[in-house]
Amino acid sequence: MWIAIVTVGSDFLRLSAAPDLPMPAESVEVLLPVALDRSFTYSLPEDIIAPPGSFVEVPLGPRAVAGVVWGPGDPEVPAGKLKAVRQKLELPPLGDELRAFVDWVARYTLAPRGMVLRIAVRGARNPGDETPRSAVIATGSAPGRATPARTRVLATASDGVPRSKSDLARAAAVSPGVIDGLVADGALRIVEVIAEPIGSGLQPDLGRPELSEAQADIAALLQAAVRDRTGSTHLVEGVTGSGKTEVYLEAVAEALRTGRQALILLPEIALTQAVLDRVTRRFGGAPGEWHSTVSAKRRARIWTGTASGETRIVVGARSALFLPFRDLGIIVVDEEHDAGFKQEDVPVYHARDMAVVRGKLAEAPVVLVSATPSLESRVNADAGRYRHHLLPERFGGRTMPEIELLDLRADPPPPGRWIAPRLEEQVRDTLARGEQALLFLNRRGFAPLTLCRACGHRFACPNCSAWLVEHRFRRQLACHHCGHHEPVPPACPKCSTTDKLAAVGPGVERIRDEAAALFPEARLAVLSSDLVIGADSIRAELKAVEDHAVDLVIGTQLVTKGHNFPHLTLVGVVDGDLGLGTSDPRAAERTFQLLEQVTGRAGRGAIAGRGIVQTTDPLHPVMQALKNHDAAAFYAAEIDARADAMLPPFGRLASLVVSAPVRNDAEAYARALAQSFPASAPARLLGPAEAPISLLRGRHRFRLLLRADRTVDVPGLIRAWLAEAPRAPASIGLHTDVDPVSFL
Ligand SMILES: Nc1ncnc2c1ncn2[C@@H]1O[C@H](COP(=O)(O)OP(=O)(O)OP(=O)(O)O)[C@@H](O)[C@H]1O
Ligand SMILES: [Zn+2]
Repeated sequence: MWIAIVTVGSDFLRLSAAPDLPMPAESVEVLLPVALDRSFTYSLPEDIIAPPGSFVEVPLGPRAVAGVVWGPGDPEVPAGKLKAVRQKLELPPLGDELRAFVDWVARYTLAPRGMVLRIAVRGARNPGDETPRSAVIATGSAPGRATPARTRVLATASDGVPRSKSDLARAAAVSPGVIDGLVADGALRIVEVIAEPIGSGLQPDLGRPELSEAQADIAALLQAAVRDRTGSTHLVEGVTGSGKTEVYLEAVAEALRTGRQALILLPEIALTQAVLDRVTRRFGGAPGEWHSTVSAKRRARIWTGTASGETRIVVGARSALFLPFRDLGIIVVDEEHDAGFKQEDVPVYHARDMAVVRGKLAEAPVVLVSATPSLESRVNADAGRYRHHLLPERFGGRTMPEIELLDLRADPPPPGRWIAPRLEEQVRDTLARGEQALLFLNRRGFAPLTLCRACGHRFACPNCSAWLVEHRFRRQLACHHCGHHEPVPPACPKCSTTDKLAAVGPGVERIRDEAAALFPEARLAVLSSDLVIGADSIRAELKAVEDHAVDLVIGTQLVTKGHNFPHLTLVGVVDGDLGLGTSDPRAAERTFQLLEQVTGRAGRGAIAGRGIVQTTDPLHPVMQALKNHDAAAFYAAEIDARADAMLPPFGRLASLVVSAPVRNDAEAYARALAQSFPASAPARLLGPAEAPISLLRGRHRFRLLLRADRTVDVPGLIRAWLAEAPRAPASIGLHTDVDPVSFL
């Protein structure tokens, strides 16, 4: 049993008291976390010692802002014109490696350097003194009365880690009252603790599993890569449920053993809890959790903890890549194929690709992990640029789910319904056996289109070229692009007819209604990002599914990845063709990844699983690959097609979207840009053409697409071109995306 030891948190002043080397120059270049690419030269008062990386406060116009010393000042600026650094801030400096990374990302993504710096300093503030707080630990004595909720709490608390009451309630998915009851009963005890640095005190050998031979071989290679410090890149490709997580945690353990830090990147918040729990069990303590809903205070603690080296493991979303790790030993990119790693706002970057860059700069191996790797990573592995490690079978002798293609042309659902008779029957049988089933439809809301049967009027977004999606639960029509929403009107706004508005097509809410009618006895849960809001409720819902408190799950892509639902044996895909009919060059790849992942949730427990995919095109290569479990053939065909079309990763793309409130303005500037494209450039410029979403948030959009050979420095080429291009009028927006993931 653990005893709650009172320790002192990380201390800023101690960090900044490290001996500073004086700089020869008395002026410094300072980069500010604002939307500017350029840095500024300031003079440095004699009593301030601020080597590169130091945080300083400087005047900018009438304001005082915090920035980071980037290097020696520009000697060309006359000394008399310089403003002076006001003071040095007591924050750990940004290391050379992270500063080089910021510069690299800015150059590659064409983002202002200040905008990239902004991500890197998001948690840079003093977390303040830690005051003791109360926590609960298990006493070891059994409670007077045992309930499932109480048992869960005591199982969670059995690791001896002191947790606040609310943290423990959340981790065990019970209400806070259960915790109070256990305290009153003497099974839990309240103690005073001062928080240790987050993610510290982790033990590399605590919850070590016995690895299979295939797992052990890969783990050994990854561990050697951690020790070698060569910054190599690895692709771990293993079918769903093959035990990839256990393998990469072994490599993370090696980073801990060698005194270094580890970063595990995930594409979305819904996945973090499962990984956090596994890391906690494996290493006997919680890692740092980093994403947009983490409180500012916790972020400050993690930021300073990574800088001091005390925070040993961070599990986070893409921006965790910019944390100031003191000695990064490994980066894991889990579900590396996921589009969630791409940030679509400035800086427009792909965290997987940038992780490879940071790994090189930090001399840390980068481990990309997926059951369905991106084509890019596959090709890099085939070409020997990445080391390829395969886990072709599920762990523990479990079999892959058997996939059945349900031809909707031969066996259609009744009119106005979406679940075909055969799928209905299979769900019924599954539930009758006391097993769990999942119906998957990657579409939020009730119906994707509403129209008036009297006059044909269709409800569209006033700001975007998109239909409004009915959300019956919220009684709204909503735009999924800009967030515009309006109440569902009682009558058609065009012809005033009442009772003639019709919902066209299904969303998950509609499938829920259909399922409730078909299976009235089943306990249903809908998992969709607009119904389950916030990391805590997602956690609770996923836990309910895991614990079999739900019989039938109806979900969007929120449920597809990385979850272990031991009782789930049947996955029904309502519309397998959704996503195939687009002009996106990655449509087939994405659909395959999504369907392989979601059907891969079936049969991970003791009983074998099945997947049923409703489709109108069972001979489509994606459907055949799913059915035959033949990813290799599918990838090979896709790779050939991409090579022929010179699409990524064989050729390189960049997209430039010009937007303006007035359509003609956008089009005119897009044309002017195209005309200024240098004829001698080693690239082809396509367009301008109206973007597929031609109106977005009230702005008309035209797109230019640049295609070049793999060897061309695309960011450099664009920078040179734009420097000579006509200046954009104030109303014009230009969104540049190197290596675009979205083509909308
Ligand atoms: N060596 C091992 N010893 C015991 N259990 C293991 C071992 N390896 C994997 N498992 C168990 O097998 C299941 C699947 O493993 P894991 O979640 O690591 O697979 P994965 O390949 O990461 O899955 P996915 O890609 O589908 O998310 C888990 O319940 C895990 O705990
Ligand atoms: Zn809209």
